[in-house]
Amino acid sequence: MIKLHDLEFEPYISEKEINQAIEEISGKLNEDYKGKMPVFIGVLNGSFMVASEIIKRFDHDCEVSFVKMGSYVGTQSTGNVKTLVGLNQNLKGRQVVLLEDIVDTGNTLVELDKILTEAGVEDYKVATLFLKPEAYKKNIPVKYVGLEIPNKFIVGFGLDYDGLGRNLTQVYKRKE
Ligand SMILES: O=P(O)(O)OC[C@H]1O[C@H](OP(=O)(O)OP(=O)(O)O)[C@H](O)[C@@H]1O
Ligand SMILES: Nc1nc2[nH]cnc2c(=O)[nH]1
Repeated sequence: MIKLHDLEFEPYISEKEINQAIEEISGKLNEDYKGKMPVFIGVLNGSFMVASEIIKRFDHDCEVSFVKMGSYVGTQSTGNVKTLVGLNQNLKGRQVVLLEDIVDTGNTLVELDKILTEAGVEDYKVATLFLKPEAYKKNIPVKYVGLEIPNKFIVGFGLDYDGLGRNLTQVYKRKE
C-alpha cells in the first residue's frame, strides 16, 4: 500500500504485466509501420514512460514528437481539455501514431483528433497502454491497446494523482 497526498493506493498491475503489454503493442507497430516512416506523437505528461518504451522497441525509421494536453484535476476529468504545448512539426501527409498512457473518457482524443485533422495528416492511429472500455464512449478507434481495465482511478508508470506517482514502476489503484 502507498499514500499519495491524502489518498491510499494498492498494487494493481505489475511491472511484468506492463512489460508484456508494451511488447505486444510494439510487435504490432513494428509489423504495421515497416518502411512507412511514422511520426510517433507522445501525449504528455502521462505518456512519457510508455512512449519511451514503445519507441525504443521500434526497429525502423521514425520521427518522434510530443504534445502536452491536460484535463484532470485530482481523480476527475474536468471535461475541459487544454492544449498546454502544441505541435511544433509539420505533419501534412504524414502517418502518425499517437502514444497515450490511458484512454478514459476520450475527451483528450477528441481534442487531438481536431488538431491532427487540421494539421492535414494522411492518417493517424491511437496506441494506448490502458483503456477503460466502460468510460470510453467516443467514436475514435483505438487500434493498439495494451490492457483493458475497469473504470477505476490508477496511478504509476507515468500516471499521476495531483502530480505524484508518475515515477512508480508498477500501477496502483485507489484503495476501496
Ligand atoms: O480519455 P481522457 O478522460 O481524456 O483521459 C486520458 C488523458 O488523461 C491523462 O492526462 P491528464 O489530462 O491527466 O494530463 P497528464 O498527462 O499531464 O497527467 C492521460 O495522460 C490521458 O492523456
Ligand atoms: N492518474 C490517472 N490519470 C487518468 N487520466 C485518465 N484516467 C486516469 C486514471 O485512471 N488515472
